[in-house]
Amino acid sequence: MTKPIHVTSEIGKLDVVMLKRPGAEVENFTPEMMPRLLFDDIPYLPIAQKEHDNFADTLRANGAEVLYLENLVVEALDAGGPAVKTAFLDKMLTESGYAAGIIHRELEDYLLSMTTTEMVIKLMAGVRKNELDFVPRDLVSAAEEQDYPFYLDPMPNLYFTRDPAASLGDGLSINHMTFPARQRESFFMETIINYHPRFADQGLHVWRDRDQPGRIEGGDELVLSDTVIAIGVSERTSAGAIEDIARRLFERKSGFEKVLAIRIPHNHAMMHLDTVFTMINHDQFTVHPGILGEGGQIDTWTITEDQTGDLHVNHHSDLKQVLKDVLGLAEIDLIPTGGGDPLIADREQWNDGSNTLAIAPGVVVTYNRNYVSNQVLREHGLKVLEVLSSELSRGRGGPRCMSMPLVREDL
Ligand SMILES: NC(=[NH2+])NCCC[C@H](N)C(=O)O
Repeated sequence: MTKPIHVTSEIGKLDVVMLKRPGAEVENFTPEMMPRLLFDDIPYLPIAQKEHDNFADTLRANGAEVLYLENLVVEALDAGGPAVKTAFLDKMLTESGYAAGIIHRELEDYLLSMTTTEMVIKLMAGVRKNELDFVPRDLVSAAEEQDYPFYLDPMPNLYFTRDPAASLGDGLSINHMTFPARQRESFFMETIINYHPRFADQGLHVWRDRDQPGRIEGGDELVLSDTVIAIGVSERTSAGAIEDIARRLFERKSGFEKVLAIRIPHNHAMMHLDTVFTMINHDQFTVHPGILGEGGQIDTWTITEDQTGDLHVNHHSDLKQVLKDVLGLAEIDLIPTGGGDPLIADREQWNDGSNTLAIAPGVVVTYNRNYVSNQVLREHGLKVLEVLSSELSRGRGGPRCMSMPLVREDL
């Protein structure tokens, strides 16, 4: 029986995927808050939703079952019962800065007066101060945040379901995320795994949970094969966390025997490995030429376990060669974003031209706006399914970022 989470590749036919339809959270903020919320603009919600529905329809039309994060959280809380719901809210408020006190109590009363669906949608969208009719007289409100409009910040990045957790084999990592704007997001996934009837008590492994100190995000975690995982050393994922998860995967006999760490530039445009590099077929990859030095050089390290159980780390710098070695292939095709033209590559990478979602070997979903890269992919023999992208791209994430595969067919 296939487990409810089962992912042994980046490219096996996509059977079940989790998405989050953008809601009020993607426009419930001011331009001033954008950098902190990791957005570059404020999307126009009705169009963002239309585009997202187009994305979901494309996945369904190609045989994937689409589950929505917001529904799964509600179903998990309802299955858990009132005590679970209260404990969930308590922890969410604590992680939002209200461990105790009058605001904690006021928010708790306000949110518990709602149905579970309303509460979950509200937590995601954010709670403004003017929603509650009481005057906060605590020190933080009086001394530091008198002009700040929110008690609970919105979570606009939730539609990038790729990042808070990553499916790896018959389990997942539930991630300790880098920036405060996203840290609460992975608590939703933890709740689903613990209480949703589809996932709880199904023998799924949490290889690494969100309470671990090192930072890691799913955009950096790529399942290259049933034995090899690639992880970006990036703005969002620390080398220490990579060693930690490698150790856990090896010790717990996950099936993964090798981790390939790939160091990429640490900046907002390339926040995760999957913004510059994705696997799209047995032997084909997209790569942003901007991350490669002369002759395709980039720092990579293979991590394996030696006989004594210690980690063994080996440095390499030829990406093509190291991929051939870890996958046992004679040749591979690295397809440059924007066809290699540096200006087009930078422009299309900015709008996630390298962030390609494979839904079967050689079949990819991409943003329609990256027409040069899409054409190049077609010339390399891929089947390219384009989706609408004017508003969704404002959050700096593409089809891979917006999807968390839960089940893929084995190759
Ligand atoms: N897997 C990805 N590349 N996700 C993109 C996430 C974008 C989001 N605005 C962030 O900065 O976190």
